[in-house]
Amino acid sequence: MSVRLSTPQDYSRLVDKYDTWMFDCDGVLWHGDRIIDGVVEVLDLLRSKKKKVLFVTNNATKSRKNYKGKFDKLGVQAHVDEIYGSAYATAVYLSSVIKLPKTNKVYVIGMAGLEEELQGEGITVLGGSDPADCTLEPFTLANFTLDPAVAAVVCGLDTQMNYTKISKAFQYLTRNSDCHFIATNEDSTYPSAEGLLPGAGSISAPLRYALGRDPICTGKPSSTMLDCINAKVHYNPERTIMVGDRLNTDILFGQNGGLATLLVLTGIAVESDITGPNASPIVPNFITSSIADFRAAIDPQQ
Ligand SMILES: O=C(O)[C@H](O)[C@H](O)COP(=O)(O)O
Ligand SMILES: [Mg+2]
Repeated sequence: MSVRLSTPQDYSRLVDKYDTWMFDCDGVLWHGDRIIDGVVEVLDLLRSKKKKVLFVTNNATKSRKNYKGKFDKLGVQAHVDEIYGSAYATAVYLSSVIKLPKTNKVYVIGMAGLEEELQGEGITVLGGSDPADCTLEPFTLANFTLDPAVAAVVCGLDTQMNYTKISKAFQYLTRNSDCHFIATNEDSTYPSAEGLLPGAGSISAPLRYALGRDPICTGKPSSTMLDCINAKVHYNPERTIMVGDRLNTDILFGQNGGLATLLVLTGIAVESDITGPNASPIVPNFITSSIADFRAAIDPQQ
């Protein structure tokens, strides 16, 4: 049963109870490039109380460095080592988990931030933002030469998705049975500043359907993201809380990691997901409307 936070004591007690706060980004901190009201004050409150703050996003369109730029632009204090994205988790998975030989290459459906993280791990990338692949020209196999060095296809949110990319990815995954199929994340939708848009999960869906095969997912709720954090940050899971807006990624990720979970209703999840006949079986420990509600825990005397 979830606890719905409501009184100033509820919020101040939660702040006191947890030392490490992991924040999802899209739908929790911001919608697109529009920050959610109250986020800066609440993050400042947590930092003033010496809390460890981490940012854990499934959005693979940006690298950690790109995100640092976004935080700076939005006036949110963040250090690049506090930022963990599914692009980074995917790069670490390829280099350190499956130990892809550096002579191999990866075909990418995704954007420059994902390419940057892969290249940061010494991985050679094809596709992605390459203008030759970002085209609406008809695709024919007669004009396609398969690169035998490609040993993985990675699929993330890609606003320049097209038939050429899906066809090349399909060729790599069908003509080489050992080719890894990896999705950075499977979020079905993305909460932009103006409303919902298809998310990364909707970008990989056509490929799954054509292949009749599901990818390995490296983003939340997969443990790969937490493995990346564990490799760099010391924290006590019993005094750590994951704050998210999506039940089947953020809250499930927290539960899988033995963390407390707080659902906010500023992004994807809506009331009917948590109450009523069609409520999700994924039940967060705590629920509140917005991160801004924690302003109630700011001591006016301070
Ligand atoms: O890929 C997507 O659909 C979006 O990036 C999605 O919003 C995930 O971002 P997060 O909520 O994990 O920051
Ligand atoms: Mg989110």
